[in-house]
Amino acid sequence: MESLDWCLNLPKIELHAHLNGSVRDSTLLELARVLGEKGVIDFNDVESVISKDDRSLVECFRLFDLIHALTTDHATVTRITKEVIEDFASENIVYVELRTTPKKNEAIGMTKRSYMEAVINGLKSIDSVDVDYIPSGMAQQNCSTTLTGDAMSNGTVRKKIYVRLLLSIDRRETTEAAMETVQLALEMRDVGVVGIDLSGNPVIGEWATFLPALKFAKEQGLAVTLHCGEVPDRKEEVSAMLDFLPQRIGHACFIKGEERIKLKSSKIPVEICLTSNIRTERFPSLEYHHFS
Ligand SMILES: CNc1ncnc2c1ncn2[C@@H]1O[C@H](COP(=O)(O)O)[C@@H](O)[C@H]1O
Repeated sequence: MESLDWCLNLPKIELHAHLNGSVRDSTLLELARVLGEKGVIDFNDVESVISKDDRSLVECFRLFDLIHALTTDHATVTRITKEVIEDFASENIVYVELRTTPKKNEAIGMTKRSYMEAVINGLKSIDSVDVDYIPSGMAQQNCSTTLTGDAMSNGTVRKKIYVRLLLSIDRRETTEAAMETVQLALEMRDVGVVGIDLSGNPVIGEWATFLPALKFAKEQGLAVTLHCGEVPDRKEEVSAMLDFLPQRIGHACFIKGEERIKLKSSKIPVEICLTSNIRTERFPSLEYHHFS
């Protein structure tokens, strides 16, 4: 318990957080209950899926589809962004790179841009903690709060969290859709978008589909991080991803032999989450984890 307190109190940075992977269970259940009452879903089925702790990677992506059905409207995207950042701040995260996949839904007038605007509105709506999401050198007037004024009004220094955004490309997307996300990221650099992530079900999609958009992102100075080697037997794709020299890669659970040597010599930093890898059954236990 003591060490848990120590960990909670320690100022931390979080470099691998998916917005819809960080939603409070209580919020998901509340949203599911509302849709259940409307007869859109069967609440009991959804409740058991949401409340389950460990799940395989395949189940995990099914859960994401369910979460998206619950969260993908503008008001809810704003709400979950606010809650997720508040939760990180409460655990003493001082810098977070929050990644999310911009989504389109014509039926509710949602474009990738309006989805991201809903995210920004979530950042702006936080008042329990100071949020800095505008990179230095950019106009400060959009900042929701600063360390002056409110921050010091009652004589105590409030918590401050720096938030930067990564736009994710889902491996189900086409080259055109990926390019649209990169364009959007470029247009939103002044509101804290710093890079692009490639994520989604690792057994879907081809590296070649995303390469043009990722190359363009890199040429334009956006940082790129790739989910890489999350499933076994992806030698060719892993090799091509490493040759691309992204700023970082995520997970890297199954990188072996030549690719492992390539990764080491390239010095590409790896984002590792022991909890995610164990919970999604990448390894039977920590002693088998590549980090050990
Ligand atoms: C467990 N390992 C993982 N591997 C690959 N992609 C993952 C992931 N965890 C999450 N995502 C990606 O993030 C999306 C949810 O957040 P956003 O809707 O973008 O905010 C998922 O749909 C998936 O594309």
